[in-house]
Amino acid sequence: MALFKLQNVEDFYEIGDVLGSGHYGQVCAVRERATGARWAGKFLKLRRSASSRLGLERKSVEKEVEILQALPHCNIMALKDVFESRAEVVLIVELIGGGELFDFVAEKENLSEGEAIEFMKQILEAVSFMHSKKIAHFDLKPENMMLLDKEVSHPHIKIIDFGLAHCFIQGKEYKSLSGTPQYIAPEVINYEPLSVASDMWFCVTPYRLSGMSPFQGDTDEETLRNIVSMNYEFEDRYFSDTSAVAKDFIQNLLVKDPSGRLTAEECLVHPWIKPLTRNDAAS
Ligand SMILES: COc1cc(-c2ccc3ncc(-c4cccc([C@@H](O)NCCN(C)C)c4)n3n2)ccc1O
Repeated sequence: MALFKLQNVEDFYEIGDVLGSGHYGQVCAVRERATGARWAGKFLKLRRSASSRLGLERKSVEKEVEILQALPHCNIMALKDVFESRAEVVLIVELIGGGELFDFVAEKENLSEGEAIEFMKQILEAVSFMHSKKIAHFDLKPENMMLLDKEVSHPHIKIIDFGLAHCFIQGKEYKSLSGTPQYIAPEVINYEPLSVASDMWFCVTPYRLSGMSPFQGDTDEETLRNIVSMNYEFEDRYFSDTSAVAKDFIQNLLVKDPSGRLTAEECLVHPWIKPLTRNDAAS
């Protein structure tokens, strides 16, 4: 059983504004009393009893902490400290000030292929590292890609929210129905044994960076039906000026059989991401 610090988190960190909240709990800005350094604190309510449905089981928080500790990478949010009390666990993580990639892309008129490639390279580096550790994120989406600083010319991506992540053990099957409808892979919907390949379903760019799903239906049910039946279309208004090499990249990821998809490592050497010559590079 993982041991977290039993001291009061407020003896070490001054709790600031709430930055956001969701299924994952509440995230606040915090200031380290000893150094004045600014961090983010993710506050998770623990389940009070086995019969309660409120709060998280401690073992699921332990799993998230162990996974974050196994993933020191410049494009993955860093974990600094963990405190626990009877009712709560607090993860102290690096503060990410540039907001969500989803909002950054939405605010731009349109993302050039060159900009999409720069973001995808960072995402693929992080995903390739995760997968090399047999860890899958299982909730990759633009909302879980944050930017350290969105004002710079080449924003640095940090992947967050490892609440659904899983570390595979050789020979041990893992199934889950969790995820976000627009982004989950067919094998998740069909409750089939999963693998790190389910993460590669997300990397259908430049579409995904726009937050648009080629499977988008009028309801979640319709979206899920579209995914399992591989019924998708790339609307011209998003896809008409996308290069042939980008479409090839996408076609090699939108494969129903997980074993047929490119791996993150193979994506990093695909001509769209790593052009053979300067002339081949996207604009
Ligand atoms: C440790 O796990 C998480 C950390 C964070 C996190 C880490 C550092 C950090 N710095 C700033 C923020 C931040 C700022 C504004 C809003 C949010 C959050 O509510 N929305 C982020 C994405 N969302 C869809 C999960 C988070 N964060 N959020 C978010 C979700 C997590 O599950």
